[in-house]
Amino acid sequence: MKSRVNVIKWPLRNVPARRVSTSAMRHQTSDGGLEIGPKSVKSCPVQGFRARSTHAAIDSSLFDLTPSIKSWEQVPGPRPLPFLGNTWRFTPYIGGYSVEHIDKVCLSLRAEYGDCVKVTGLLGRPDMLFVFDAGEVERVFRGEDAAPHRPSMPSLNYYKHTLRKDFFGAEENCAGVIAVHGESWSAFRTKVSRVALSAGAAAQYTVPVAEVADAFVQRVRDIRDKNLETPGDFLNEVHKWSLESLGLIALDTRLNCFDAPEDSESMRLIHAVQTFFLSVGELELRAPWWRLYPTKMFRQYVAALDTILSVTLRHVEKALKECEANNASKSLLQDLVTAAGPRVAAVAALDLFLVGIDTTSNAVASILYQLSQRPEVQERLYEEIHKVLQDRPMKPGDVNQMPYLKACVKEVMRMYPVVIGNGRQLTKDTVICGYNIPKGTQVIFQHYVMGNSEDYFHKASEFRPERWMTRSPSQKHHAFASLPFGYGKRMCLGRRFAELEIHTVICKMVQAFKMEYHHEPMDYHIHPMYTPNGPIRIKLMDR
Ligand code: HEM
Repeated sequence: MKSRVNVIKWPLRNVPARRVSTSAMRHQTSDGGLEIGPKSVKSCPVQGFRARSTHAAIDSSLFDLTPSIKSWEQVPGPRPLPFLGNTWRFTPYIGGYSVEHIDKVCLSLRAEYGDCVKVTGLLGRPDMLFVFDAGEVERVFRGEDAAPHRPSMPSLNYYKHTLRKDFFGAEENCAGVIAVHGESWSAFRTKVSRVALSAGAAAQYTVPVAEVADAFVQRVRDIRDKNLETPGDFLNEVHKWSLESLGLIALDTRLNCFDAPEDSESMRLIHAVQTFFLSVGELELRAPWWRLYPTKMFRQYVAALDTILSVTLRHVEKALKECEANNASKSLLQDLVTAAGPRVAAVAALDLFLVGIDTTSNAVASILYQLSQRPEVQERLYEEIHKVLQDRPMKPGDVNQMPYLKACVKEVMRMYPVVIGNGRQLTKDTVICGYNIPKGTQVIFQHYVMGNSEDYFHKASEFRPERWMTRSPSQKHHAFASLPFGYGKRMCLGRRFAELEIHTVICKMVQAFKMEYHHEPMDYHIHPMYTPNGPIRIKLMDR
């Protein structure tokens, strides 16, 4: 099995025009369904409509509610200019919108236009629809078809399907899940989900993940400055922790990120992952010049992906040999090799690497930053952790005895979700918020805005972990207003691993230190995760 790393072609690509289609829409009630009888709920061929009827033969033309379905043209939103569309709004100084502050753009879009806002005329991108209504999010998610399409990473799409198609396309349905859609995504996801989402897949890593968290605690203890504060590049240290943890899970190996020799394979991988993250944000969020010619950044990006892929392949070969020698698998990677074959295992490991590192590290950095400003929350956490662990090492199931720890993590993810919205590219015309939204539109379910809205969370601007622990139905919030890991068939494949890593490292940090923050409050920005903007300088006092 060899990766082909040197054949790079640079076709000039045209930006495809989005097809705008409409279809006749007929019946709807205020909640998006048609109720013409008691009890049984039948799905209607047009997504977003339900016929509640025991009389299937009722002539629906009797209920012609056409006026209640508004057209795409009627969806409110900022007006595009001739030729410039809405792209000009992202021009620095004059435009008013900024990619780094899409969070604020979304807040103001909702304030100005309501729960459903379209932004059209974006150079190189399909039209977008922002949805801020949790009921609609639920309805659309629940009605998703078998292979939902998530608009993601066009540059990775190009890497997998054009530059390295010899590798990713060599076997049917073996391109992975990231930047892959339709039947190919569905077949691959089914093979990997069976293993990655099985009960116990994450739990088997409790002990080694805790060892990595211990190493991280020791590392931050060692690199504190004379004021006991974390250094300016603390986030980079958190990235290393995340990479070390994921190396364990996805590659079945300790990479020794905290002290790998400069000429080691681990260090090559660390540099490649860093290059990937530095470039992916720029390539995805800025004007896509790489589509026209191979910019320096794009070439570095491709080289980084090639390195990650070749290292991944080496580890898969090792796992394959171990499986053959022992006749049994003892890790996620070996399970994947056994269940789905070495190529699927390699591509899956690559995908986990591409999306599983900076999501988790930015979430942890954000949680630590938030906790460092709340000593009373830390004390309650410390007591809960101490009650469960009594100074013994962690074992599977411990975190289930720590509801406050879980609630704190959920609360930070509600207020500051690292991925601020869940995207879908509609695979068919769909009614959303009473408008007919055409196939091909990119819909963003904006859970950052909903999570911070009084409409969905009482005292939304306050940090209240207890809200996640209540059993009282009257205090429960809408389940679709905060979905930091997405939802449904395409929801985060690594959620269980991410939660294990996050809970473990936060647990260890709270056990080890009292944390304080003595600098100016930081704003959050998109980089490309939603993360505090500035050096995270936390004072860590040994307990
Ligand atoms: C705090 C950490 C994380 C957050 C907030 C997060 C969030 C997300 C979100 C929002 C999605 C899209 C879901 C959707 O479209 O419905 C996603 C997809 C995905 N995530 Fe995560 N993620 C995290 C960590 C991880 C980790 C650690 C891994 C790997 C071990 C991982 C692997 C994946 C994969 C493979 C997908 C694509 C699934 C597919 O398209 O079928 N994620 N994640």
